[in-house]
Amino acid sequence: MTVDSRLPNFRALEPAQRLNEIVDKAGLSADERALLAESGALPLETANGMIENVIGKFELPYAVAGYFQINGRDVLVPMVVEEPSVVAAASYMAKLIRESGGFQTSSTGPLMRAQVQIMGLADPFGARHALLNKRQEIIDIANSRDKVLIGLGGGCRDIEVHVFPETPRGPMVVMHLIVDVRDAMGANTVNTMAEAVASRVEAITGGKVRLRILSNLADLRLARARVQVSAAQLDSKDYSGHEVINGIVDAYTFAAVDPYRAATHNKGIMNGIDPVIIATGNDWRAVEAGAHAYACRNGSYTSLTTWEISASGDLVGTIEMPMPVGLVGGATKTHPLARLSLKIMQTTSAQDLAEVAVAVGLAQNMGALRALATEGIQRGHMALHARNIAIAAGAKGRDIDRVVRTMVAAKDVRVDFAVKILEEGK
Ligand SMILES: CC(C)(COP(=O)([O-])OP(=O)([O-])OC[C@H]1O[C@@H](n2cnc3c(N)ncnc32)[C@H](O)[C@@H]1OP(=O)([O-])[O-])[C@@H](O)C(=O)NCCC(=O)NCCSC(=O)C[C@@](C)(O)CC(=O)[O-]
Ligand SMILES: NC(=O)C1=CN([C@@H]2O[C@H](COP(=O)(O)OP(=O)(O)OC[C@H]3O[C@@H](n4cnc5c(N)ncnc54)[C@H](OP(=O)(O)O)[C@@H]3O)[C@@H](O)[C@H]2O)C=CC1
Repeated sequence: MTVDSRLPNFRALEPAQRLNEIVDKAGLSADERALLAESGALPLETANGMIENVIGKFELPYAVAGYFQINGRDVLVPMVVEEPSVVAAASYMAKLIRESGGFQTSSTGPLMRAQVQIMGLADPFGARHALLNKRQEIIDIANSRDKVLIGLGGGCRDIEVHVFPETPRGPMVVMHLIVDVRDAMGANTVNTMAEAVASRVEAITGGKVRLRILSNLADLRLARARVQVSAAQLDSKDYSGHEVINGIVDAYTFAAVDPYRAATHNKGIMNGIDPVIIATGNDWRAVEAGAHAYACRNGSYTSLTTWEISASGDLVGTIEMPMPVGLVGGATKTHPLARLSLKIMQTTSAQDLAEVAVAVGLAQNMGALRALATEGIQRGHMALHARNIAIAAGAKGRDIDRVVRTMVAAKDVRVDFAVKILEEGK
């Protein structure tokens, strides 16, 4: 089914009307509509089976970002997030980007690393060679533990052996299992394999195996997105497209050279990515850990995106980062809304989901840099945040809009001011 991801006037609708539009566009059933319409999509019994000591459920807003076109395919993007202006900015940039050809994405295969730590070795380099000599045997032991994955075309592909000759605890050898986890995030899968090979690794090396756990620096499982936007597309009444492009590239350069700025820049990227990860029931801590570790892979923490000016004067943006996400495993099949999110996105593989996630991250970064390099973040962000502030100050019903209008007009979005406006209106 082909989807039209454009959502003109969507913001002016009531939530139920927006839902009807998504139901029509994504071809959802009446039952699926009901899951999104009512609270209680996650039954308490299911929640109780997911984590420990459950006493209830915690809800977050579920939104859909529009206008995304990825490799020529329109994609409606579910986003679960508490922060205002994130969904608006992603949609806005996707709208501009689609006029310039949309997002081009690609990804590596779904390869994860598991680490096996070996201590108590006098000859770490000799141990490395001993392990590499037994490479196929180790791979076979790992693969004997997951017939389902092997049947799906995945499995342990290779080993690497890293030597740390001097540590405060003596020499340390770390063997990596490189595992194709197909459509799973793969943590449990690779952990099982790492534990399975441990005793053989001890026998081969004569050392003592300690940790057997995946690495969240999933640098063999990368997703990438690229956009090219013309200056004409970025023209506005206050700023020329040329100025906007130069402002974005200066903003990127700041993040590229200064870790203090890079942390905020990358937070802006994760503003787009985390909501997609959460909406699909994936492990956002794993994605966050991988993102920030990858951002300092060359020794200094830096930007996950690049922004340049092409020979023809267009803005060219790219992102490349680890994206360990799955369509099976973890909570992806347990949480009913996670499955529904995949249906709305029409995502059929973990790689496809990974590519959508980084495309949203790139759009989000562009939205923040565009605002920061021109009018500043406060106008767009605070205007949308004003609703939160009005509600926090105690406004209800029609008072919310009145308080928001007054705060935005006064360019003063603060709880104490909101309280004052409320009291004056009584
Ligand atoms: C907020 C905007 C988009 C307003 O921008 P605007 O120029 O007022 O937008 P517009 O009214 O011209 O609308 C353009 C499009 O934006 C979308 N849009 C616009 N408003 C809405 C809305 N209410 N609800 C839903 N969608 C909205 C919508 O797609 C719309 O097109 P339409 O569909 O209407 O034809 C802009 O100011 C912006 O992009 N700002 C950046 C916001 C941002 O980055 N927020 C993240 C939070 S701040 C942060 O945490 C990260 C940061 C900034 O520190 C990262 C960093 O430092 O790098
Ligand atoms: N550091 C970290 O990030 C850690 C994260 N975690 C958690 O691990 C969970 C994710 O682990 P994960 O291994 O993905 O989950 P699961 O173990 O739940 O699921 C993976 C398993 O699903 C089966 N499977 C069925 N269909 C497929 C398919 N198409 N592709 C791949 N596998 C398939 C496979 O075999 P089979 O049926 O035989 O199981 C596979 O081993 C998350 O909840 C995460 O939070 C856990 C530990 C550490």
